[in-house]
Amino acid sequence: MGTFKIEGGHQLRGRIQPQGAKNEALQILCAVLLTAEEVIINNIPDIIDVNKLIALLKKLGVKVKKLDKGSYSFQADDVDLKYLESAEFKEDGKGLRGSIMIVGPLLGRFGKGYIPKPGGDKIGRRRLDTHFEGFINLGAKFRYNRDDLFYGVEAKKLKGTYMLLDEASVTGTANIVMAAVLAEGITTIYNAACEPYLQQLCKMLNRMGAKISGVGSNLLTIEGVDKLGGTEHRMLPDMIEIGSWIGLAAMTKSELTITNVSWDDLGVIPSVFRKTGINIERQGDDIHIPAHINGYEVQNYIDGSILTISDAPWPGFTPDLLSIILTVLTQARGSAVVHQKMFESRLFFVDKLIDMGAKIILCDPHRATVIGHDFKSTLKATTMTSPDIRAGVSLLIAALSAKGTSIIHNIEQIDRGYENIDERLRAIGAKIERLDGN
Ligand SMILES: CC(=O)N[C@H]1[C@@H](OP(=O)(O)OP(=O)(O)OC[C@H]2O[C@@H](n3ccc(=O)[nH]c3=O)[C@H](O)[C@@H]2O)O[C@H](CO)[C@@H](O)[C@@H]1O
Ligand SMILES: C=C(OP(=O)(O)O)C(=O)O
Repeated sequence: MGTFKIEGGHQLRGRIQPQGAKNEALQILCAVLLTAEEVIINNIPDIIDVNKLIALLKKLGVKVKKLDKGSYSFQADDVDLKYLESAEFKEDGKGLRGSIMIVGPLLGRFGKGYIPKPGGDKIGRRRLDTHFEGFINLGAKFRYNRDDLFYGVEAKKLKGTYMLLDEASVTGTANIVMAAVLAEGITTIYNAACEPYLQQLCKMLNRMGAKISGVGSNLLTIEGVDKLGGTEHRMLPDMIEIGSWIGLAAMTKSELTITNVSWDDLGVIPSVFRKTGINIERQGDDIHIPAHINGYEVQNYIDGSILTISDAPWPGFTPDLLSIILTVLTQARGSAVVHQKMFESRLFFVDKLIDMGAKIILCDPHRATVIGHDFKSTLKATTMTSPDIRAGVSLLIAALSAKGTSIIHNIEQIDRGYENIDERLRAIGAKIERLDGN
């Protein structure tokens, strides 16, 4: 288990460039399985989850060449489907959530796709029904082995159809889209997820020769084609990292510039952070956060009632930033309710913030009321363990704002989604150390 030692209470200053988007990368990497031609991908973050997926693709026979930092060439012209039946695959496939998205492209191109129950954050139930119902709609036969939690779909040729998803699942929509691009006829997906990750995937697939319309909406129409060709793709900056750095700037009263953020792809993220009182300035394609020397004040609704910040499928506010928002609110002037609607175990980390002195009432597993300190009382340093990726970064931000030295264990949870976080934070003045042996 890796550990960070953090000396908090220092102001940071400078410029920070967000990495390529983790959740986009996981979709885009799976899409290389859809063609025998070369696909070049740029701005790939160097993080545990992405590296695990690249290793899995290699074992599937995909030729992978590193061209430069963050740039790779992939060629899936000799895919080894036998690997899918190996004991090794049952282990590798479990290692991350994103591995689920190899199923759609394999099913579409080779007529079969298998996956062990994938990993990812333990943040409550994470069902896969939407994925498999989608494949079944396209004509696939489904089987599930309850003993070893192994899923499989097979079909000689998928057939396009109309489907209404039971929920706008992000990875589910990506999976179904990647299967449908090579199906016979037209597939219409209603209640599709439409996060920028998916928009990027659809744009890439169209460049490869797919015919997808409705990109960016919740109604996708896909006209199947016989085959796809090669392309080049660049990942957007990671919007969850951008939100994390906004929270970091506010909590440490630091002046930070987050560079090249692709503003137009951030949706409601800047305005939701503004509701907590944070001053976010647009400078070209950068976000500038001035030092909040006098703190920040939560906005109420027009009628004076208390602010609630909740998640929703895009274009709503992403659930992946609610832990950061909640942490930011612990030092705001005023109170707010955080309502995590999607995941039922993602707010339990507030116990650690409470240990640090934050005023939070966990009303139920989905809702927390936060009463901000307005920096009249700083958080106290402590020792903690990172339960999941976003809670981990939230605790890291809390530790950087707290007086004294904090220890965070299980930092693999952070490393799976944030590239070289300690070095990048040190570059803007943070006192953070990765303890020896990790
Ligand atoms: C690898 C990856 O891309 N992971 C992201 C992806 O996970 P993932 O694709 O696994 O998440 P889903 O979109 O399938 O759904 C996440 C959870 O939200 C619930 N749900 C979903 C849709 C809906 O309309 N209502 C609803 O309640 C689901 O039941 C599930 O429990 O999307 C999640 C939701 O943005 C993010 O937290 C994850 O970081
Ligand atoms: C929940 C997340 O990741 P994963 O789906 O990979 O567990 C996340 O990125 O916040």
